[in-house]
Amino acid sequence: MSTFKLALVQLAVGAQKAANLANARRKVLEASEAGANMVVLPECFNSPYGTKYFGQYAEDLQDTQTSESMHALSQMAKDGSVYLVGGTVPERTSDNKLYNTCTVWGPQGELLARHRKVHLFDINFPGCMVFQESEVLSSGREMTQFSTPWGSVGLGICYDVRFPEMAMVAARRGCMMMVYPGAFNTTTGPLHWELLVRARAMDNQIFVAACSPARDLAAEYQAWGHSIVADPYARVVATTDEKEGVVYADVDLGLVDEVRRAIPVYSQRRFDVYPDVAQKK
Ligand SMILES: NC(=O)CCC(=O)C(=O)O
Repeated sequence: MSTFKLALVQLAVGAQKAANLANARRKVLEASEAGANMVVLPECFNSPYGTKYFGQYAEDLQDTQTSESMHALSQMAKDGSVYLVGGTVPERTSDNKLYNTCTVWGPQGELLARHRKVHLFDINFPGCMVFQESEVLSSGREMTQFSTPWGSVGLGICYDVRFPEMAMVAARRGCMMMVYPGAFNTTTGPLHWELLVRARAMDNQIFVAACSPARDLAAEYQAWGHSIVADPYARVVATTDEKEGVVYADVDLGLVDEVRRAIPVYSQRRFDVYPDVAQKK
């Protein structure tokens, strides 16, 4: 069994956490009703995106019962009977560090994986886009993948997509797809969002999915939207504009083998000429 229906929920996110969680639940259940087996939420799906919000909305994610967002995600996955890549939420740890963290849930509501954003979004386009996640966030130190009945899936968060090594190592550890909850902006989105998703798909001959929040014209940070799925040929198989909605794609992970047979770069690597970065732990 290699085929499943993927849904990317391009969520309209506002300032009220409870309203964001309720909206996410509605959309996850809508996707489940439409036949989705795996559903993805965007980066910062329960809060506005911005350094001043991370501390304000942060939760201790160690306990599913006491964390409002973890509890809600577990219930959505269970009630929809889907694999749920639960976007990201700001996490506060017992040593008072903040992380931008994605949790993944199985169809019985069980926690499958937790990924802390590894590469922090610090950019400087004077006059257009200046953002310093590292002012308040700590960076994750681990690669993350999880198993599904269809194959292994690797996780990254937004800016992580800019680092080819991460997707390459995940692919070489057996991941057939990378999923990135993200929130690019209206400066870098048109430049690089689709290009990066297709590049990671092409480099590694895997599926790549990136899920954004919808654009909120009243927000300080304007998300690019355009949630997208690329296949192992690097073709865009599903995408949208900037508005709220659900993007569906029928994913056949069998295509990974087909592409690797057609264009056999996997067996043509020259580790006698350059080192195999995937061997580094
Ligand atoms: N939330 C993010 O990591 C944004 C990344 C981004 O916009 C980029 O250009 O990279």
